[in-house]
Amino acid sequence: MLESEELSKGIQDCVMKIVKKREDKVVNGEAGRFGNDFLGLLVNAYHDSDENNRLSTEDLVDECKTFYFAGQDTVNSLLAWIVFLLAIHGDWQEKARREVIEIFGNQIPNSEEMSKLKIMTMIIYETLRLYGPSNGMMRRTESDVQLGKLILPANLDLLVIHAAPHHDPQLWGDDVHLFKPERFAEGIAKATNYNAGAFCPFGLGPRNCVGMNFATTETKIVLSMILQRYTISLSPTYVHSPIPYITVQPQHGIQVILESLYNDA
Ligand code: HEM
Repeated sequence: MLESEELSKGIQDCVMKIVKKREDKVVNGEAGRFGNDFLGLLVNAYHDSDENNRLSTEDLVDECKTFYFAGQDTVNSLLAWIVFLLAIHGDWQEKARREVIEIFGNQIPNSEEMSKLKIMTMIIYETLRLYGPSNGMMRRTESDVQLGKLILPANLDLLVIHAAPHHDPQLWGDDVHLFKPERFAEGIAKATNYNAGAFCPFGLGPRNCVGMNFATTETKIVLSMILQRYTISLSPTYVHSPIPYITVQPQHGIQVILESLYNDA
């Protein structure tokens, strides 16, 4: 067996073990249904009584792989770059912490008040612009199309790199490479001068990211909880080297120093 086949089988076994745990709960009478979270819905479809609607094992595993990858690596990467940027921009770290404490105090963030996090939203957008986790969008031309001066033939595979619009000084100004969350103070539309293509970290069109709201909410919760507890500064061992490795990753990791805001912790 090829190594790639072995790896693929390993991943399939790992996913099916998790699925089996869900199934066992129903078989053993510990739960009445497979659950109404995303995995539960997939397992339900896997057991659909109508054969035509039933999800195959391959599709079940593929869906789990997609959501694990799409949901895990992207948010990890975004959080890592935000922590890095706040570590070197202490003023924004302080502003974000003040906002979090004002809204949530020391309580666990709740969804009702999440929309009040204006400063944090600006920081998230600016990090997505500078170090958005996704490298680009894949597209295929269905027919011949003209793109600016280029004529693209039909059936051409394209990778539209996000860094092109996100780092374009014509769209963002000469300070395009600087971390300036204030660009987004009045929202995305104003920041981009109503040009939807200028900022598209979650893609564009009918197949854009389905996890966008989930990802931003998750990021806000985690970041709020870090800021409620620690100050962040950059370790002298850090070496800056972002590389596109499926997501945009820090090649040597991001080493930061966390100091508790409370003496007793
Ligand atoms: C910061 C976090 C994330 C970023 C930057 C991101 C970015 C993207 C991008 C650029 C696309 C392609 C869109 C297009 O081609 O127009 C995409 C698709 C997708 N994302 Fe995300 N994503 C993130 C988080 C998530 C999360 C948390 C989930 C799931 C829980 C998720 C699930 C998906 C799925 C399933 C697709 C494919 C949608 C389709 O083809 O219809 N993503 N994402």
